[in-house]
Amino acid sequence: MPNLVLASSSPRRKELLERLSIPFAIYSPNTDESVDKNLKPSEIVSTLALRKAKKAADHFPDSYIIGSDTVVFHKGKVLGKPADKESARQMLTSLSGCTHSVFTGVSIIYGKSYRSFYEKTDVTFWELSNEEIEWYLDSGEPFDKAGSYGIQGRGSLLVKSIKGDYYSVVGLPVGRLYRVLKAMGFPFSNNNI
Ligand SMILES: Cc1cn([C@H]2C[C@H](O)[C@@H](COP(=O)(O)OP(=O)(O)OP(=O)(O)O)O2)c(=O)[nH]c1=O
Repeated sequence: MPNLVLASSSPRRKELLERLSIPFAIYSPNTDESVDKNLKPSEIVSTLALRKAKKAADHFPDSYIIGSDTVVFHKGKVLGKPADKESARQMLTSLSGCTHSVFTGVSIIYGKSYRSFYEKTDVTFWELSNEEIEWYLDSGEPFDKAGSYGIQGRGSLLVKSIKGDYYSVVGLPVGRLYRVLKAMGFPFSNNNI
């Protein structure tokens, strides 16, 4: 049995977890991501992170399991992954020239114990022209990402400033995750930090 399991099909989360320098298994949770519309963004990401981790926990009863979820929150609306090009266009247009918040929730399950936390990062976009939005849509990058952009890719050209954890925007706040795993008793060796 692997000691650590990432309950995610996101290539970004896999890449970020690799920074802990420990082996881990991947389990794609494929969970239903519908939630009560009255929940706050912090509650949404916490609920979905736990749902993803729980799904994997049935298969890996003796492992530390990590589930995570990311949404963008802007002008009272929760923006997930865009359904199509038009919805991506609308999201990018509304984010242009404004500051929004990215929420990432993380849940860790180990046996009967679990911990959850979330990070909020404020991201300010440059004013975007229609040409810039169309160029970005044509890059194909928006389509599997909350809020229709990826700060780690060409989306970096849209971003003026951020306040908070950059890695949380990409999908996994690894620094805090490492500390929570340690507090839960995860056996890091001397070869890790
Ligand atoms: C805002 C932003 C989001 N994202 C990504 C992180 C997440 O992968 C995705 C939000 O969707 P999620 O539903 O959180 O995750 P996912 O479907 O990609 O993977 P899984 O549920 O299997 O864990 O958006 C970026 O990569 N860069 C960004 O700048």
